[in-house]
Amino acid sequence: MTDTSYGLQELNDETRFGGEGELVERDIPQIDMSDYFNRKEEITEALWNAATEIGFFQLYNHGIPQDLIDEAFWLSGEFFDLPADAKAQYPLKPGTNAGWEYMEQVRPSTGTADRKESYQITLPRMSGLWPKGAEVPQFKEVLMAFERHNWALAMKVLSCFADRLGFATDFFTDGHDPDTKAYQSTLRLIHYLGMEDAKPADFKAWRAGAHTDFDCLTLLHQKPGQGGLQLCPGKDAKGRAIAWTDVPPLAGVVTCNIGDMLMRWSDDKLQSTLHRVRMPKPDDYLGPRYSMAYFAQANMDTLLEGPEGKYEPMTGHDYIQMRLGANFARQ
Ligand SMILES: O=C(O)CCC(=O)C(=O)O
Ligand SMILES: [Fe+2]
Repeated sequence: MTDTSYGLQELNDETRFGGEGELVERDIPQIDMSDYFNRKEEITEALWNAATEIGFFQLYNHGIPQDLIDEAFWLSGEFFDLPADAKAQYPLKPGTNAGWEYMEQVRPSTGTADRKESYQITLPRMSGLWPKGAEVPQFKEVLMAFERHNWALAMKVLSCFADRLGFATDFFTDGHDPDTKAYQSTLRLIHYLGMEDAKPADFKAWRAGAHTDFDCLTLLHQKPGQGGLQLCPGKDAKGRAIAWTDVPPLAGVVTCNIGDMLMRWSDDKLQSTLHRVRMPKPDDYLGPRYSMAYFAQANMDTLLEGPEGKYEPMTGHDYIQMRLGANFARQ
């Protein structure tokens, strides 16, 4: 997968980051979101520093009820436990970010499929894709509520960036309006395959190969004890020595990172950061790994135009289609 016809620097970079690299410890800022409206200036300062430097941060007191997170994880497990032919009733339609796929995402960095399956929810595109109530009771209701909580938290974070970029406070909220058919933010449930019976060669693969996200902002829910996520900030990634840092799957935090869409939209002020999910080592927990990621991606008809006009304006639709084309095998 070294097709460079997409013409984007970020894609060309991805093809170079398949190796193991070095490990280094770095501080991943932890940011308190409590009392948001009164503390917004202080929160904005902390978010801005994190997003312009390492591009990753962990939010606590974030307002998404822990019970809802637990329930969403439980339903995700129930769904992935269904037999393959049941899940195959809800196939990912290429280019839509909606439905189920099994080992179809090929990363330009590795050229091989991630060892995972995923089920993606992009609300306007879910016709025929929700599992039947008898298969996973309450799935649709709970995950729709969870999706909306993630949207609300993402909009709080993006509003802080809007303030600093000189946009109106609701600028990004308007650009991610969830009540229109043009909404294309995605909740992705992910199941990385257990490695208990894997062959030695399988351990050489990646659970998720090195990549940057396409979106504006990713909110990632991890399970304590199910680590493996590693990041590599851009300023290191441009050089030869690539040093990676473990992102701990702490209880009670939502791990966030900036994606390429917001990097472009902010005239490169906010940093989209390379990350990956490594395989467990032989002494690590070898069981399956579950995570849930909400990708805030500007609506299809939103024009991405930076405050200083560094890049040609482009719609959210054109941007996402360009990036999806490079990542899914069946495209
Ligand atoms: O599962 C994780 O911890 C990270 C997933 C991820 O980076 C992605 O799906 O873009
Ligand atoms: Fe990612």
